[in-house]
Amino acid sequence: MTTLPLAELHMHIEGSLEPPQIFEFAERNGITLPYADIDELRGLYEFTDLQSFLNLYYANTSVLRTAEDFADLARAYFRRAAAGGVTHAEIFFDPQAHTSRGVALEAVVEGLADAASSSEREFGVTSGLIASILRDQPVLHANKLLDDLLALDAPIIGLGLDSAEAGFPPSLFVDVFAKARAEGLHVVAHAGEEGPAEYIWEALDLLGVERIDHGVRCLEDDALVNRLVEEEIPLTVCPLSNVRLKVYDDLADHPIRQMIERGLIVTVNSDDPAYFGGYVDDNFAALVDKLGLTEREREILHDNSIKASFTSR
Ligand SMILES: Nc1ncnc2[nH]cnc12
Ligand SMILES: [Zn+2]
Repeated sequence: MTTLPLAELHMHIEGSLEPPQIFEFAERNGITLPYADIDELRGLYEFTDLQSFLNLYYANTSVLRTAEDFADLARAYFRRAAAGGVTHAEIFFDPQAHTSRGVALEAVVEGLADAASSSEREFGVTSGLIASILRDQPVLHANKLLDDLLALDAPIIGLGLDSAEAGFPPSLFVDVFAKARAEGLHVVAHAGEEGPAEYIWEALDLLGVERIDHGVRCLEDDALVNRLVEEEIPLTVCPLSNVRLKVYDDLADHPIRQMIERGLIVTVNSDDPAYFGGYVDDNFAALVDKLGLTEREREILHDNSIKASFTSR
């Protein structure tokens, strides 16, 4: 087993909210959940597609109210990630999922920034925060979110784009991404998860992204694969997520080996570990088990993760 440094570059902190924590946070915030117990909640973790997952993911964020909640959530993730071999994590958060419920942006940022600022000392994990725009919400909200984050001087390293993909192309968000780049932020976008390869082209050409989150559907377009290889654009792939959201029927069908062989800079990530069957180490273990991932391939994936991280650029 390798002990090489490992960066996790595609993880939504709200997706690390485990069922027991949902009950714990609900209790301390005086919230009555629509589930009798943890088992009933766990019974809902069967998804047919991205939207069916997002419905539960957003519903469960209702238990996150205070800066302390966000700090505790992020600390629990850093602790678990470190135990799984992660040495650096660039984590997404979805501000609009909270501000739309009346939670102050300041509370979200303060809590996450607090945990991130001590993650290295506490857990040996360096970290950065990436605020993600919900692409299925109005474009004006995205512009306001970036302005609010800048006004707060939020300690973020980048801007991302997530939520329901099909029907919400990157081209909608040209202006907000241009502003983020002008402000010196790194920029990334989910593209080619459920949406077509065309959205990956748009994310590159119109948003100027430095990494593509997921991107597995690039394999439908040879010219796009060549471009990603030539320009060394990393793809943050999430194998267990892809199976749980039915992008592939089975992990044995996942094209990650083919992606490595074609020269793509692929990394392995957990996406929403509390929902999809585990953390980044669980993703590696499943790849070994189901695809026979070799030690050499594992080394390549670890190396790629460090190369693709923003701290090494
Ligand atoms: N896999 C995913 N795709 C798009 N948006 C998300 N938000 C949380 N997880 C996501
Ligand atoms: Zn994601």
